[in-house]
Amino acid sequence: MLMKHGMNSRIALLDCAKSCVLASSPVFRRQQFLLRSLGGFIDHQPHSRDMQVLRSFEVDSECVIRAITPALDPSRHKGQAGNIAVIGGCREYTGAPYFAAISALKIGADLSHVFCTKDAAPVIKSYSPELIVHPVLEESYNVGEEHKKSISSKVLAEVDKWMERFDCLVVGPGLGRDPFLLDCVSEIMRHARQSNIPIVIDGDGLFLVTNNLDLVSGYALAVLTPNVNEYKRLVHKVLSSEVNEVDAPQQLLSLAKEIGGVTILRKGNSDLISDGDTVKSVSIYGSPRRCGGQGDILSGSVAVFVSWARQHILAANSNSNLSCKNPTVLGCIAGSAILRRAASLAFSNKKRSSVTGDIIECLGKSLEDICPAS
Ligand SMILES: NC(=O)C1=CN([C@@H]2O[C@H](COP(=O)(O)OP(=O)(O)OC[C@H]3O[C@@H](n4cnc5c(N)ncnc54)[C@H](OP(=O)(O)O)[C@@H]3O)[C@@H](O)[C@H]2O)[C@@H](O)CC1
Ligand SMILES: Nc1ncnc2c1ncn2[C@@H]1O[C@H](COP(=O)(O)OP(=O)(O)OP(=O)(O)O)[C@@H](O)[C@H]1O
Ligand SMILES: [Mg+2]
Repeated sequence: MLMKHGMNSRIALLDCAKSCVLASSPVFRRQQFLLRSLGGFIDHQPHSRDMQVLRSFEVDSECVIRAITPALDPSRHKGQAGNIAVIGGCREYTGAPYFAAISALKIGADLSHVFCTKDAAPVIKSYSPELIVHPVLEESYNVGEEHKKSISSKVLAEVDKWMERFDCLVVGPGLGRDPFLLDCVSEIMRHARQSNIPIVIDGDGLFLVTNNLDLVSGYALAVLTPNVNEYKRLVHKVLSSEVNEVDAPQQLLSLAKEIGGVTILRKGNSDLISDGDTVKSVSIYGSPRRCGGQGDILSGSVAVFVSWARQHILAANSNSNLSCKNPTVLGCIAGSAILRRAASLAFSNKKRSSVTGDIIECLGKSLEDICPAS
């Protein structure tokens, strides 16, 4: 299946493949033809042996979702089903934090906050009145050198006021890469960690963490959700090697272990999940559309399911019937499966025109089919 690449790089890949075909032997030409007719670029296509290996890690995601999703109990009050905060949204990107935050609500969280830059806030607010939007982050262009320290403390104080109420942070969707802003976000992450709040790290949050591994190293409540590029950067940095498709589960396991037992959800044709102890795979059918924003839905969904999984494991007091007891792994399994089911539903309705908003609209049905509300 196609990865999300720019059109130019796709054309370049095709040109390269064409010239190989012209220059190659008849046997090679026939192999190229067969691979093409199976539909995909060869360098990213998992081989059937690899697919078989992945299948052996496949998990019963429906069973996990049923176990951790809380009942709709009238005695519960607002906030108990989840209070999520997304740290992201800057001048360039307003869609990504919105997708993550609204997905958290559509899965079933009670409250969803966004902490973003002042420029991004009115835009994100205008997308939805459901979100609580805090225009607190600052980028370098807006801050004189002499004010950096005081502004940084102010940003941190604004987020700290709310911190203890959050069940999970999502750091990175549409965050951008401004150095001053990323320094402030590093401090926010350190405080979240001191308060034992789970952190899902995606997008530019992964850019930050890959260059500052101490932010997450050894923190069992950290979840990294890299796409193909972000994974490559992590593997280069941490394992000093190339991505290994032949033994992908083993490499993911080593990577998670090397970062001290964080949970990593490696996104792709199959989503692979590891906490350094175990590897799970979610391969249920999703969508052949690779429109931008699906990873953002995933990060918001995983945040809610991690919160629910923590509540479940705590309440079950080690009597959970699930073999895996790590809430971050359980949250990744559930988030991945619900997103993929929603993407599949959206695609069956809208085909080529299905976009991220259509998938978000299907999150409710995707969960309802497994856990009916009544
Ligand atoms: N509707 C929206 O608002 C959406 C917004 N989105 C948001 O976009 C952000 C990037 O996420 P993505 O998925 O495009 O990153 P990815 O595939 O690693 O990079 C592709 C190439 O671009 C480059 N590059 C990236 N960021 C860069 C930067 N700030 N400055 C300079 N270069 C940058 C990168 O270069 P490299 O890292 O290799 O140097 C690579 O070659 C992230 O915040 C995400 O949440 C998405 O969620 C989609 C929907
Ligand atoms: N090749 C693929 N085939 C099928 N599903 C895929 C494929 N690649 C990704 N997915 C699905 O899409 C979800 C999002 O992954 P993707 O790689 O698009 O993230 P991303 O690049 O971070 O997205 P975003 O555009 O939000 O930043 C994954 O959880 C996975 O289920
Ligand atoms: Mg992404």
